[in-house]
Amino acid sequence: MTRLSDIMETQDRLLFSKLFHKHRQVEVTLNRSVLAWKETEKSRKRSSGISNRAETAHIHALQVCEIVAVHTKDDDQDNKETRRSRAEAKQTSRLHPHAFTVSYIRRTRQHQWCCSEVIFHSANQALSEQWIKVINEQLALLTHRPKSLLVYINPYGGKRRGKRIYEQKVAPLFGRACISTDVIVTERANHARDHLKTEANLDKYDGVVCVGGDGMFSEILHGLISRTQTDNGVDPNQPDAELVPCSVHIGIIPAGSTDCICFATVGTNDPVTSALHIIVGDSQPMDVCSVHHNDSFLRYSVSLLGYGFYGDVLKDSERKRWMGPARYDLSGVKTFLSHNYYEGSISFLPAENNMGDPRDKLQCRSGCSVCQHKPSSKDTQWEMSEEKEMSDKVGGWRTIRGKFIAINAASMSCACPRSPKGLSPSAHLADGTTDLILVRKCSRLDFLTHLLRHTNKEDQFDHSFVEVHRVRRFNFQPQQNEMHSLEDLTETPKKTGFRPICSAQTNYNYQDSHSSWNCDGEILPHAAIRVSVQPQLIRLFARGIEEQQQSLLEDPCTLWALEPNTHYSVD
Ligand SMILES: Nc1ncnc2c1ncn2[C@@H]1O[C@H](COP(=O)(O)OP(=O)(O)OP(=O)(O)O)[C@@H](O)[C@H]1O
Ligand SMILES: CCCCCCCCCCCCC/C=C/[C@@H](O)[C@H](CO)NC(=O)CCCCC
Ligand SMILES: [Ca+2]
Repeated sequence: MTRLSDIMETQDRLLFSKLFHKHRQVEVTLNRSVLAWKETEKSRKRSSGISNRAETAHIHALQVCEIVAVHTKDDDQDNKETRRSRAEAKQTSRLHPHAFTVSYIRRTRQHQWCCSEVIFHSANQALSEQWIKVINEQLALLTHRPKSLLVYINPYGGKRRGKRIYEQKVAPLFGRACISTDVIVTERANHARDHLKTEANLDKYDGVVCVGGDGMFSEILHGLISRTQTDNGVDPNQPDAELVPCSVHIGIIPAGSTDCICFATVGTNDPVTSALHIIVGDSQPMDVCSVHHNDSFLRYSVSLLGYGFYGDVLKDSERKRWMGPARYDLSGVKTFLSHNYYEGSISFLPAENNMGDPRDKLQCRSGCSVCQHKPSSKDTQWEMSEEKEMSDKVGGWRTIRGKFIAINAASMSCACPRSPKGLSPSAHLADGTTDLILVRKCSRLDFLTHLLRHTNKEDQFDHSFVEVHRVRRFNFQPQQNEMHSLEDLTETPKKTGFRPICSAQTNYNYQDSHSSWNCDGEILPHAAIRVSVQPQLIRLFARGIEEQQQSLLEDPCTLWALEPNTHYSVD
């Protein structure tokens, strides 16, 4: 642990100078990890003389890894300052005309970041230039920061604001951080996926940025994974193939309808926050589920695989795309009122006991210890041997048959503005498991209570008709039509809602007895699927949701008041 008061004095300083900040003289120190400053004794005495009040010395400190950029001060900033305190600013600029600006990350509220600036003035041009040079040298040592990005913008996602969001909020920040970009505004669905699969020269880039929603992210995910497997000679059609992790990071600028992947990995859906996570080169590994039907690959999923309720909501909402994000509310109500249930059989391989439990209330947060746990060779051998047996009786596989309103596999919490704690609040981003939630047939009122608990503090799993398992793999088989007896057929319409009951009873067909899988917002063409979690297959420019730090919210820069003989610490 570093003592902050030492930072001003220790020998590991790279630079120390007396400069001017906000018309006061300050001592500024830079070491490898912190840029800190405090008002000089002389200046403090002068200002307390003017205000007739004793002032406390404050140390302001910025972590070097949270500095976005350093530049010579430009005229625009001069104007901002002039508006605030015209006379003082003029005087400072006249006496100390050589100024530089440090842009840095400031935490505002609820995981939101913004880019703030602190300006230092000097009378000495060479000194000001030296500060810029030395800070830039330190930033250059942060080699995980991206220098070149390939950006895909979906102009039609969410409220169709993707292009404007990128141009107005994100591009200026990338420019300030000297990141070069190639921007592609997509012209059709799957444009980004196909470009990544075959054309893009990925050697040129440190990352790919997706401006859009979960559907657009899914395109980028498929393009990158598919390209990586092709380049490494892996056949994705084999359900047991071990996929090769992608080396290129993905950044998400939220501009869709749900944006649950951004929300669950950053804690907020804010384009500026996401841009700053990209700039500092954050890295968050993420699990990916591969979904197969028999021996053919269907799709990848990182958030929700939902059969029954969420499949039906999505299917209905696709016809209402023109409505934008509101389509989910309308289809949600309609599907809820239909109150359908579906029969089927689900078998799954539970995760080992040391992988936590979906109800343990241990939420996945930045630096999560559960996600850092690598399966030991013993765990792996266990899993392999169980896998080969594939039996209901022997080994770890379990099978549950029944009538379900919803079957959901949440590989991450799936938190989003509609449900801030998500479908499975304790699911982990990168633990190699998915939380399988089975909601059995129940009354409308019970199901409504369950749904409402996604939006409040109550436990949505605390119902007799809900069970949840943390699993590494699962298979689903819908009830086969031909297996129904005549008696079953009169029961199987599964429509207890507003569709005419007689038509459901007399025209029993595949559509009525089967739902569809919602795979991260895309409909799968088959109901019978095999799902396998591929641990940490991709990396995002994110760090997981940070625990809130109250002290960081109080001042633009991290700030400590120095009491005599007291040491203050940075963790
Ligand atoms: N130029 C384009 N024209 C039409 N469709 C596109 C284009 N570019 C991408 N798409 C498709 O648009 C679909 C929806 O996009 P996106 O995910 O950005 O927004 P959304 O559906 O509103 O948000 P969310 O997925 O978060 O609910 C994606 O499946 C993507 O394949
Ligand atoms: C009557 C009050 C009921 C309130 C219930 C709120 C429950 C909300 C849970 C939300 C879970 C979202 C899971 C995310 C899924 C995404 O991969 C997918 C693509 O964006 N979105 C949807 O399928 C869109 C799914 C939208 C569902 C409404
Ligand atoms: Ca997971």
